[in-house]
Amino acid sequence: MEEECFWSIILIGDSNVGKTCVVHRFKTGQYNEKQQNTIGVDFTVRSMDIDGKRVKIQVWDTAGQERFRTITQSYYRSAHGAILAYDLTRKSTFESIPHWIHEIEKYGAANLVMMLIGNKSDSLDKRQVLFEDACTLAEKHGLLAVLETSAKEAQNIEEVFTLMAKELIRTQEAVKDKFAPEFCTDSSKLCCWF
Ligand SMILES: Nc1nc2c(ncn2[C@@H]2O[C@H](COP(=O)(O)OP(=O)(O)OP(=O)(O)O)[C@@H](O)[C@H]2O)c(=O)[nH]1
Repeated sequence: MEEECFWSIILIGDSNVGKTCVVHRFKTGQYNEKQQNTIGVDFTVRSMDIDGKRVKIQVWDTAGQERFRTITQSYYRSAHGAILAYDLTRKSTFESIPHWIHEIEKYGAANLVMMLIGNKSDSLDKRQVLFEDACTLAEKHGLLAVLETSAKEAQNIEEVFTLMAKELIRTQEAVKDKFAPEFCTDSSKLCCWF
């Protein structure tokens, strides 16, 4: 296995869309119908093997509640990727996505990779957001991808993080090609040498 690389991914979106459950499923493989809302930001770390490379993913699970906005904004700058989450059974959470994109554009790094997830795909009978509408929005804003997920039924959770990690590796290699060999010689966060 090649050298370990470290990426920070921030998870944002309205309260109760299921961000914590998605992260918990990713970390433990379990579904925990949790009761409490996130306060500020929670950290989770997991290693993944991507195409023969060892990748360490740190996920920052942020509070969706408005009152924590200033705390969560302070984490945007050092994230390499952002997963924007809505609840596909609650349209208002999808309508908030342009606001979350704006936040990332305002406070995040310029080359940050963004993707969209519509969580709770186990409840399609209550669907309020069409997948096509999510794709249109994602294309308009130049997001990497849209995936419908279910933390409850473990649908597409692994795929979300794998896709994000692959894109981060790809963009890093593009940067490396541009600036190698001097550019990637220290242990700065943006940089990891395979
Ligand atoms: N049906 C269904 N319910 C889910 C799923 N994921 C989460 N939930 C439920 O949605 C509710 C909110 O989940 P959380 O993970 O706490 O939501 P959050 O986005 O982290 O909320 P904040 O911490 O306030 O930002 C809980 O009652 C979960 O059980 C899912 O995939 N399917």
